[in-house]
Amino acid sequence: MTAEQANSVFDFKVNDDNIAIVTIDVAGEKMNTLRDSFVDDLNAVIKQGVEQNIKGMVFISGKPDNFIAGADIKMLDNAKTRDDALYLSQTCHSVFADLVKLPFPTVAAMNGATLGGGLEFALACDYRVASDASNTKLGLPEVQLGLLPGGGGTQRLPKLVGIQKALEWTLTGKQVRPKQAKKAGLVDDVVPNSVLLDVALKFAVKGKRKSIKPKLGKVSQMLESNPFGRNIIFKKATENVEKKTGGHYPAPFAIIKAIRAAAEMAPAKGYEIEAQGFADLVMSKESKALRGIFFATTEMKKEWNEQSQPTENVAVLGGGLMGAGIAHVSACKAGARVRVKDIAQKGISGALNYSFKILNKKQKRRILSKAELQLQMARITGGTDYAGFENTDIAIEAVFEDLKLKQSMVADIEENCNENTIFASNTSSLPIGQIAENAARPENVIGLHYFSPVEKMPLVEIIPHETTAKETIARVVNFARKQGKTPIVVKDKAGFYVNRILAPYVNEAANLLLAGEPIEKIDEALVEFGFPVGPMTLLDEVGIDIGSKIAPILEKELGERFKAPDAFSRLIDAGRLGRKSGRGFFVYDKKDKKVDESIYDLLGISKNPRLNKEEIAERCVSQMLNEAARCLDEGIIASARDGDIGAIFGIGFPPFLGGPFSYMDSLGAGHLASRLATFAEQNKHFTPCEPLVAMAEAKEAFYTEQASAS
Ligand SMILES: C[C@H](O)CC(=O)SCCNC(=O)CCNC(=O)[C@H](O)C(C)(C)COP(=O)(O)OP(=O)(O)OC[C@H]1O[C@@H](n2cnc3c(N)ncnc32)[C@H](O)[C@@H]1OP(=O)(O)O
Repeated sequence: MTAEQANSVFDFKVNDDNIAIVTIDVAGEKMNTLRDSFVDDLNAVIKQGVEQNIKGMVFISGKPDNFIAGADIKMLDNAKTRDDALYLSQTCHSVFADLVKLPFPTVAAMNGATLGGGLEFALACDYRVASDASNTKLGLPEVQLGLLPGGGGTQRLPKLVGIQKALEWTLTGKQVRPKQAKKAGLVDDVVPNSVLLDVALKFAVKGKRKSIKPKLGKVSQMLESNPFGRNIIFKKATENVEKKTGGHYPAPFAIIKAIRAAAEMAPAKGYEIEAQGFADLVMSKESKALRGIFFATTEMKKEWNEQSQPTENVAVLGGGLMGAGIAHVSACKAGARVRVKDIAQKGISGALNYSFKILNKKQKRRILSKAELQLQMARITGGTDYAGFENTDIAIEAVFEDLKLKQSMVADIEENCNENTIFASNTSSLPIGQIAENAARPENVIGLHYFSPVEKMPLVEIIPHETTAKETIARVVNFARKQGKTPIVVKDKAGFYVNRILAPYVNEAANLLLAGEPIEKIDEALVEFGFPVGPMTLLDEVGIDIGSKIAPILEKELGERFKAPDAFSRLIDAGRLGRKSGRGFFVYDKKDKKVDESIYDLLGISKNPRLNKEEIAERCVSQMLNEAARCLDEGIIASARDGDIGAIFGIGFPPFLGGPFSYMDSLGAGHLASRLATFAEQNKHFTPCEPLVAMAEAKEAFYTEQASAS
C-alpha cells in the first residue's frame, strides 16, 4: 500500500470473484463528503482497478447512515477565485468521465443520504442500488445552496429520468425516496440494507451497461424528443422560476440552461456550460448567503444539546388553527401521543380533521400508506376535560392572547398533570414571566412560539423566563427538533424576537397606506424586495384582529413606536378580519383575492401614490432592521446568527440577503443609520437606535469578517 492509499477516503479490497469492493469513509467525520483529495483518491482507485484487471467495482459507504452528502461545502467556501471553483467542477467531470470509460462495470451501493456530488458520483457508475432504509434519500439539493450540480448532475440525470423530472428535482432540490427513485429510473434496485452489498455485487458481474433510456410515458416521450416539445418544457420551467424567485436567484436559471444543453448540445458543450455556471454561482453573493445559512443551522444543532427526558405524551390546549398544527407536528413528526383539549367538541374534531387532511393528501400522493395514516391518526385523541392528563410530559397552550386565561391554564395543568409536566405557552407577545407569575412550579413554565401554518414554518422561538429550569429548556429544544423545527432560544420580553421586528415593519406599511400609497403597490414593493408575501397580505393572513390584540401589548411593554394605527379598529368593527372572514385589505373568493377598494373610504384615505416601490421597501425594511439591532443589543437574541435564522425561517426574510444582520452588514451600519436619520425627520419612529449609531461611528459590523473587510 502506498502512502497516498493509506490516507485515501477509499478502502480497496478485491473478493474471490475478482470484484473490487471500494469502501468510502472520510475518517473522523459523521458524514462522507467529497473533499479536496477526492479526485486524486478516486483516480488512484481507478488506476488500481485497471492495473489489477478486476471484473467489476462496487462503491459502498463505511458510514452507518450515509453514502455521500455531497461536495464538502466548506471546500466550496475556500474557493477564493472563479478559476478555483471552475477547477473543482472540471476535475470532477474528468474523474467521473474516467469512471464511465472503465472497461469493467461499476456499481454504487447507497444507504442513507446520497446527495449533491454524492449522487453525481453514483450517476457516473453503471448501476445504482439503494437500500430501503427510511433515511436513504437521493437528490441534487445544490439549488438550495444557490448552486447548480457541478459534478455532471445536470448532464447525466436527464438521461436517466427524463428532462422534466430532472428539472423538477434539480430546481426544487427535492430528495427522493428509494422507491420513487426506482420508479423514475434513477436506481436499478431497492433492497434491505442487510443485502445491499450482495445485490450490488450481482450487478457488478452483469457487464458494462449498454444504453440507458428514461422510462417516460407517451406524452412526455413526445414532448422531450422533439425541439418544439422541449421549447415548451423549458419555457414553462423558466416562467415558473421567474414567478417563484422574482429573479432574485441566479441558480435556477443556470440549471435550466445546463439541462437544456444536455438535451440539445454535444456532450462536451453541456459539461462546459455546467462547469462555467457552477463557477459563477460559487462566487455569487446569493450562494454565499445560502451557504452561510447551512453553516448557521448546522452550528445551531449543536447548541442546547444536553440529554434530557424524552417527550412521549403531549397535551395541546385549544384546538384552533395553531393548536391543530402543533398537535399535528407533535404526533406525526415527533411521534408523541397527543391529547387535544378544547372547551368545545368542535375544536377537537377541527384539530383531528386538520391532521387528517394533511395525511390524506400525503396518502393520495403515495408518500404515506393507509396503514401509516391510520397509525399517525391514532396518536391524536381529544377531550373537553383533563381526563388522562396525569402522564403528560409537555402541555402546550394555544388559546387567545389573554394573560388571565393563560395563567388559569398553568394552574389547571399543575393540578391535573404531574410535577415534571412542562407548561409551554404559544403566546406570540405576552411575557412568559407574567404567565408564570402565580405558578407553583415556575421552573416548568416556558414559551414555545410557533408560526403559522405550523406544519410548514420551520422556526420556533423558545422563551425561558427568569426561573425556567435548564432541564425544561433542554427538553423543549429537543422536542422542537423532533417536530422538525429549528429552535432559537430568545429572551423573555414582549414580542420576543420575530414579532418584535415584524411589528414596526407592518406598522410602517400601514402608515404608508394611510398616507395614500395603494395596497397592491405596498405588497408588490416588498415581494419584489424578496419577501414571500407583502405586509398587507400578511396582515390579512394573520388576522387583523390578532394583530390588533398584539399591538397594545407591545406598545405597553416596549413603547409608542409599536402603536398600531387607530383607524384599523374600523376594519374590525366592519368585520374585516382578513382571509378568515373573507375580507380584510383584500376580498377573497376561493383562491383568488383582489384589493377591496371600499377600504380606502372606510379608512378615510384618498389614494395619493408618491413613493416608488424601492422607497416603500426601504422604509418598511429599515424599521425592521433598526428593531433587530435593538433586539441584539438587549440580548433578546443571543447572536446576529440567531437573528438572521429567526427572520429567515420565521418571517421569510429574503434568504439571498442572508438575514437582517447580514443585510445590515452589506449596507453598512453608517449607511443605514444615515438613511434612518433622514426618514426620522418626518417620523421620529425611524430614529436610528443607539447601538446602530455606535456601530456606525466605530465602523463595526455584526459579523467580524465584514468588520475587518470594511
Ligand atoms: C459539485 C456538487 O454538485 C456540489 C455539492 O455537492 S454541494 C453539496 C450538496 N449537498 C447538500 O447540500 C447536503 C447538505 N447536508 C445536509 O443537507 C444534511 O447535512 C444531511 C441531510 C445530509 C444530514 O442532516 P443531519 O442528519 O441533520 O446532519 P447534519 O447535522 O446536518 O450534518 C452532520 C455533519 O455533516 C456535515 N455535513 C453534511 N453535509 C455536508 C456537506 N455537503 N459539506 C460539508 N459538511 C457537511 C454537517 O456540517 C455536520 O457537521 P458537524 O458534524 O461538524 O456538525
